[in-house]
Amino acid sequence: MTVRFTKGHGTQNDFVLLADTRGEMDLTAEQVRRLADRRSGIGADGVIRLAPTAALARAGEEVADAVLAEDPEAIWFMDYRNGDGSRAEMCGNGVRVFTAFAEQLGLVDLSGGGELALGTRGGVKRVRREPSGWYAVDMGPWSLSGGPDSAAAGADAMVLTPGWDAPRPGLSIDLGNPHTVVALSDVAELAALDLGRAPAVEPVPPHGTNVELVVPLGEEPGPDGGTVGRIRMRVHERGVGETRSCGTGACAAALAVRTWAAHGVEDPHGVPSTWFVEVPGGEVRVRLLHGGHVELAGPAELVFTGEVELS
Ligand SMILES: N[C@@H](CCC[C@H](N)C(=O)O)C(=O)O
Repeated sequence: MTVRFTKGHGTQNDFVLLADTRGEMDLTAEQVRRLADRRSGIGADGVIRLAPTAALARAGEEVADAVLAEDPEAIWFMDYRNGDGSRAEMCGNGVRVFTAFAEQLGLVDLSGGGELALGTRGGVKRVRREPSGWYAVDMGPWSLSGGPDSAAAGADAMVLTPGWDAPRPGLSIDLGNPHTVVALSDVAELAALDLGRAPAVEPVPPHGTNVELVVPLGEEPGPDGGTVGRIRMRVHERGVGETRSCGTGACAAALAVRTWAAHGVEDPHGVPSTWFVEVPGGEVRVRLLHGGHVELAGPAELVFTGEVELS
């Protein structure tokens, strides 16, 4: 079977996008691996199928029923797969690229300042387009996987990357998908890291984890007069390997650095709520919203389209 695809990326976290507007495509893990293969396929970190939420519900994806119960307007679903064929709950860069794809297909129009409610395995996400062209996504609520005590301790896991003599402390953050964030003290060490293999995390997370290595770069005046924070990050993604950006990872990085900064200071309100996260593929913005939600903003690019054999 030949299918049309679009190749897109968000800060160089790249995806093969498939428009399955009737919800008829039965995408197997093997097909995903072939599409994502950088030598024998199109090449991408992940594959995103755009399908009607109702079709996924009919196919027995329980989360699709939950999405429609949460918001009946979430008629389109982002069926995200990692390059190794596994399903993940969420992909922050993917949500932005999915939205640009849905706009290109004429399924949604955000030009008048509207919002898209889209279904994901991590629940309904709302997306708007900013005047700059960046997409801003309400990623919903986040939590410390180790519970509130891990904020005081600053860590709930130990992480060892190739080349380190000893494991270092990490903080686990849940954004629908799992993350473990480790702080490094200088950018030269971050640049030299070997992320060719997955860092080892103890205790071993039951469903695996994405690992973010971060260097807090300090604070600076923000565009609206306040203070914003800046972080540099590299990431090793579950089901993919090292990628040039990870949206949920950028949120986890900002939330971990903010948690560390707020602990033990007299006035935690002075700690920035907005963070710019530099990744190898560009820069994204993370903002704390009211109600315990977090917002991710950044670019989304659609690069080319074509046809591929999907046997
Ligand atoms: N790159 C994504 C995250 C994709 C899923 C991740 N690899 C996982 O398995 O949780 C992002 O931009 O958030």
